[in-house]
Amino acid sequence: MIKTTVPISLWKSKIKLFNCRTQAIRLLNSSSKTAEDLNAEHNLHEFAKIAVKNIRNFSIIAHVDHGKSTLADRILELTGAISRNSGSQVLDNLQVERERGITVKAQTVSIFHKYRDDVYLLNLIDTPGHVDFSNEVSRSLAACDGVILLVDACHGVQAQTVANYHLAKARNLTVVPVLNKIDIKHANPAKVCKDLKSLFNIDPLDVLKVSAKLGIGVSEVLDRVVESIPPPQVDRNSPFRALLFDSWFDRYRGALNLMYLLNGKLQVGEEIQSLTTNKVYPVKSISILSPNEKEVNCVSAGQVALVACNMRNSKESIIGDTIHLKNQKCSVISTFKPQQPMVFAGIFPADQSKHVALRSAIDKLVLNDSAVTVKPDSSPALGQGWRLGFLGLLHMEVFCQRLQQEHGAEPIITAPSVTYRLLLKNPKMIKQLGKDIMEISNAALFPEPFNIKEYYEPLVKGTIMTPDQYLGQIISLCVERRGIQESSTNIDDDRMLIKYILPLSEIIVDFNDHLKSLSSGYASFNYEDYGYHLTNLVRLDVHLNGKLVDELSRIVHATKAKDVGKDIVAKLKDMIPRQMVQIAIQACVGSKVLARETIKAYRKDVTAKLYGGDVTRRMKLLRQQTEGKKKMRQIANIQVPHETFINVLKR
Ligand SMILES: Nc1nc2c(ncn2[C@@H]2O[C@H](COP(=O)(O)OP(=O)(O)OP(=O)(O)O)[C@@H](O)[C@H]2O)c(=O)[nH]1
Repeated sequence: MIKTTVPISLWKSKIKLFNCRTQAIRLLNSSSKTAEDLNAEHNLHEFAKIAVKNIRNFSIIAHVDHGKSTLADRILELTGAISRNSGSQVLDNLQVERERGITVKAQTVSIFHKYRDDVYLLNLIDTPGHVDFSNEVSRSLAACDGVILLVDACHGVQAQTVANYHLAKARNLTVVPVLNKIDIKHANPAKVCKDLKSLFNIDPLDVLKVSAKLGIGVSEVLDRVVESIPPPQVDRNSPFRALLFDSWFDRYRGALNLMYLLNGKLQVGEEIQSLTTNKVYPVKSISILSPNEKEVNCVSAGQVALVACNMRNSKESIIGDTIHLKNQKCSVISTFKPQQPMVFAGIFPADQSKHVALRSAIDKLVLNDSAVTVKPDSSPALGQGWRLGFLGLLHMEVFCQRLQQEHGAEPIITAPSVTYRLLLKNPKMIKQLGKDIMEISNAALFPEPFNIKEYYEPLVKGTIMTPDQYLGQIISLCVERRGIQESSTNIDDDRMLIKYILPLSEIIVDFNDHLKSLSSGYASFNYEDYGYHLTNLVRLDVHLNGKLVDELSRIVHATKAKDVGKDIVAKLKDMIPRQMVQIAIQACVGSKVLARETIKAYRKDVTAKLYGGDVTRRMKLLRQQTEGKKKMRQIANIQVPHETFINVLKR
């Protein structure tokens, strides 16, 4: 059975426990066993005794689609953790991952590999490639001593290859460089090796060449992992201390926590304590993932284990927390820095009666996706809901898709926005707020301009890698998005690496799509936070027959107000039905009108199709028309259907 966020039933786990114990009866005899035997028959009672020198903890990191999950599959097959016909992408087990063909969650698997008559425990973490999930990569690297840096031999080094390489180097991890897809005709390993040398100073002789699809060269990769990645630097003689680096929700067992043990050992029945919350929990079960859960009684420093201990939610199971034995205080494990959310969106139940169910669904999913932040929010049009922070638009889309697929929730999601900062000058407001900086992402709360001294918006440093021939169009795109070029470097004869400082609000929605389409998919983009910088913002309002509609306001850069205004009024013209009165739709900044559309008046004669005839039928149709009007919102003398707000707010 594959590790899954979908709860397993109790009877299944009992059968699994029985199977594990049966396997455990047989002792490991490494010299005569095949890889399959090693994984199937490894004595789980002896698991904690595996020597530290025989453990390797590593991740596979790469740009999107360079073949991480395919290589992980081949490694699992080669080591016998799965059979050869298990199907593809065993570790991409979420429905959203299979549908989109991308990894969104890092997955850990413990496997055994025989190398020179010795057996090694390899803890492998398959990570996502997309920039929106880089939190998963940095979280995973905290439990590793090395990485396989995988590069597609056709497309070469891409933006996320560079970003991930630097993440690994920043943690002092050993890098095993591997070129993938060498089976493809136009693969150019020599050129990619040259790029690796010029960008990262990697010796071409150290680069392994594989085809993950065909399984060529995979065993050499495992041998290299054992040879060059050091065993974990841990201490088994001191009291238990572990890093909690992943968790997910199981309906029967609550939060399941993936822990990397740095000190001592942990046994079922012991009591553990969170260094952050100080709460104490009994250890109910310990498993390893290979990739199915296999229960063990004890684990030791250097190993990765899944611990069930009656934690209930993300407030208890905190990613990055240090866990220790009850009442045995220890120091914090210096860990990864959680990433700050970049994109915010309102999430509201389609029907307020579903509020509690949606809250519980969000809680469970946040447990599995710690990068998402949640704050209560309310909107006059959509009622009570939450403002969620994501690392990017794809992250937001995947989260919403998972809410629907894994928890059956179908919320309304508002258009994504970023958080701006306003330096206030009104002493009354400053006193009320307790500080002179106001953070704002909801336009309805935007203060009048005379209260504001300065505006700040979040910027990012974007790295773009592109073949020379698309450079002109890419520069135009960046300029149109208010970008400022920082540098441009030749990587080789026909590829460039350019760096741009760009406003986050300009890239969150469709920048990557535009970049891909104008470069026929060859350019790649990665970005990192560049802090807040001075800007010029306005609140763009929408008026219907002169009356301000709060829910439709938004914060935009002063130079973009006119274009955005035109877009909103055109959308509203299509959405609001014609009525008895003429409707003027205006997009304004203060009292200045930037765009206007008019919907002409008419009375819809709902009785037109009745030629004379029965008066009661005529009355019935008119009554139905009146009922329909009640469902609309009255603004000035205009009836606006409720869905209009949702559709304009929605992406
Ligand atoms: N020809 C060929 N195709 C490969 C090879 N390895 C992977 N692929 C294909 O490349 C595509 C992407 O592979 P994945 O393993 O999903 O890539 P990934 O890096 O895990 O993708 P993300 O997790 O979304 O970043 C799939 O269609 C694979 O079949 C290879 O060695 N040769």
